[in-house]
Amino acid sequence: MLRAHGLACDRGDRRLFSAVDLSVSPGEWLQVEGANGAGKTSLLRILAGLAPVAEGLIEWEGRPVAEVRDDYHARLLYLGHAPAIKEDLSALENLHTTAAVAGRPLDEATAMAALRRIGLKGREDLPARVLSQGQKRRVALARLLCSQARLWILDEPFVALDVAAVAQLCSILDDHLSRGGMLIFTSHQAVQLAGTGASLRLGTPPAPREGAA
Ligand SMILES: Nc1ncnc2c1ncn2[C@@H]1O[C@H](COP(=O)(O)OP(=O)(O)OP(=O)(O)O)[C@@H](O)[C@H]1O
Repeated sequence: MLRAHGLACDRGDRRLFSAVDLSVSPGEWLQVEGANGAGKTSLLRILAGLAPVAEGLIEWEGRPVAEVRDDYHARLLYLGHAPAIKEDLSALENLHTTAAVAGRPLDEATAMAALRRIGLKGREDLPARVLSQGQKRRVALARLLCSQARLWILDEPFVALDVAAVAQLCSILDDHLSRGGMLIFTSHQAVQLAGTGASLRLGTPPAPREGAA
């Protein structure tokens, strides 16, 4: 379980948000919402350990993240809003490179199956620079299918995806949740996911929301 209390974030000379509380348990999702500039990316980067927090405490499995940093990072997958893929490498090579950097071996069959499920069948060996924006997003999202991480933190995962890819991604997220995974994501669009969900709106007090069936 991930739990955060009293989070505050400063950017430049501004306090972006304060007193943010959240929690996500196995099988649950949290959608972070808010206007452009409200601090959604900043919050996700803080939760992923990529940006400093001004105030507050983040706990993983009941212990401060600072005390269990290695375990937390081993169980976390963060995807930023940019695809973060290498243009000169193929989709397949990108998956292998990301896995190697993370120190998690990836077999060929798993990588190929991930690219096919995400709709890149026949595009596996093309250099990423010739892929469309949506296809590049799919390469990044294929990492989800190669991951054993329990907590997924995804910044705008639906951006640039067509209708079919949105449905594929929802199915991947539902599978993750049904296996007891946890999900925190940002999106400007309404998303229907399985399991129990909540929304956290930055700029206004958090509003509980029933999970979609
Ligand atoms: N290093 C920085 N220095 C100064 N201001 C920053 C810095 N990083 C981010 N900001 C500002 O913090 C605010 C929040 O940015 P953030 O990317 O978290 O917003 P967001 O809610 O994700 O926005 P969007 O919906 O547009 O993606 C913005 O006004 C941004 O310009």
